[in-house]
Amino acid sequence: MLRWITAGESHGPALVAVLEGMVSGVEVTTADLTAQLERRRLGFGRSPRMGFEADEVEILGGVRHGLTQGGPIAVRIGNTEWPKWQKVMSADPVDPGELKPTGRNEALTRPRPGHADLPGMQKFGFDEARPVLERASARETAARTALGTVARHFLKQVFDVDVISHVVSIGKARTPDDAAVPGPGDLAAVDASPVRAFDRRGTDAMVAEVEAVKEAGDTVGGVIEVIAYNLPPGLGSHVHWDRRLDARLAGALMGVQAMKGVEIGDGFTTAQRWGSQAHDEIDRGEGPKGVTRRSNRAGGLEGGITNGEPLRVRVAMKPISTVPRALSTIDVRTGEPAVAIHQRSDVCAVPRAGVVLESVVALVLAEAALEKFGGDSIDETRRNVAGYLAALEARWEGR
Ligand SMILES: Cc1cc2nc3c(=O)[nH]c(=O)nc-3n(C[C@H](O)[C@H](O)[C@H](O)COP(=O)(O)O)c2cc1C
Ligand SMILES: C=C(O[C@@H]1CC(C(=O)O)=C[C@@H](OP(=O)(O)O)[C@H]1O)C(=O)O
Repeated sequence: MLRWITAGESHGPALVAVLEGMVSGVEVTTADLTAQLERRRLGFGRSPRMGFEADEVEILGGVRHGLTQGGPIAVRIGNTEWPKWQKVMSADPVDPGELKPTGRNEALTRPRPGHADLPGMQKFGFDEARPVLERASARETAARTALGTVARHFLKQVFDVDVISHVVSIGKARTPDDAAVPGPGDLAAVDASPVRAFDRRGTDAMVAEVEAVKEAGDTVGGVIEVIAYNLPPGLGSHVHWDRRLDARLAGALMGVQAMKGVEIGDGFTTAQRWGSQAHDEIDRGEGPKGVTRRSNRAGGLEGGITNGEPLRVRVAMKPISTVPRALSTIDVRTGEPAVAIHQRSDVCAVPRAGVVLESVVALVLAEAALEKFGGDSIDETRRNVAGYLAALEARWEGR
């Protein structure tokens, strides 16, 4: 069983994250984690905070001399903004005289429509949104990105799996239908686009959209596609709803802040097609799989099980709810109409959210791979994979 958990607030001293159940012998370093966290900061439309805050990564346990040890892997990501927030976010009581009600200390009583502010205050019994937004904030995704890096390395080192993502659309600006899809080695090319779109025409349209939105004092969402290449057939299971890989991916992806829809393969488009145009016809082929497919509309999953085709998942992200042209709300102190809190925020976080989604997909796939193949060391997992693939191939002998 692979488990992951994160803790920490957006403006606290640090985020911490633990990954439990990873095999020994996976090569991973602090620099690898830092590289992924830097990718998460990419992207046109990000908040000013992305510019002045650095992610200070420290591996606290579970890795020695660049190799996982089989024990829980603990990571700390320091918030370099902490000194400015130390009093406001102190874990211990602070003299009220030191907390003048201005700026950072101001009581956030005008909840933002679309953020977690109001339901969080109601549920946890707070009079203001600070304690809610601190944990709801997508700052937390830095922690999942760090853990996802370990999962990504495991998948690469066992199966040569590449997990990549690209932005399909921002607002109504989208990648043209005839655009090429990035292949396993195209992540650097995607990252080079300011909006992480693989197609030049899509990039230009999306950059223009973000500029227009910013000019209007508004925010915008979009659609991101995550693709995993080189997965073996057989991850996940049809036998029970909570073993289905499609269900587990959808749950984990919807667990990322601001994600409002998940589509496996051609998803909603498939719902408009007739059956003869919806499925991926099978031919006899070479290798352990023994088959090829004429298309991949299913996105590499049938019956909640990987079928050996590239895994393809699309995720819809809503617009950022901290809208500069602040939205109408009420002040919960008085019940009177008010404009919602706004200090600073991302205009569009779609490009960098792709890096988070890749990490979440990597974690779910690593979990499913460990379930199927087990092992306590990476070598043991590899032996188990080799045995399974050999058995799969042997079934085709003489046919
Ligand atoms: C990478 C990323 C960056 C985000 N940046 C912001 C932001 O700057 N301002 C904001 O209000 N929401 C931002 N969000 C979205 C909020 O965290 C999210 O809307 C909020 O936690 C409520 O959760 P829900 O949208 O899933 O209902 C961001 C989300 C992601 C994934
Ligand atoms: C800090 C990060 O994202 C933050 C996510 C976020 C939100 O409400 O989700 C709001 C913004 O923070 P602040 O309100 O301090 O400007 C983003 O910058 C990060 O991704 O590292």
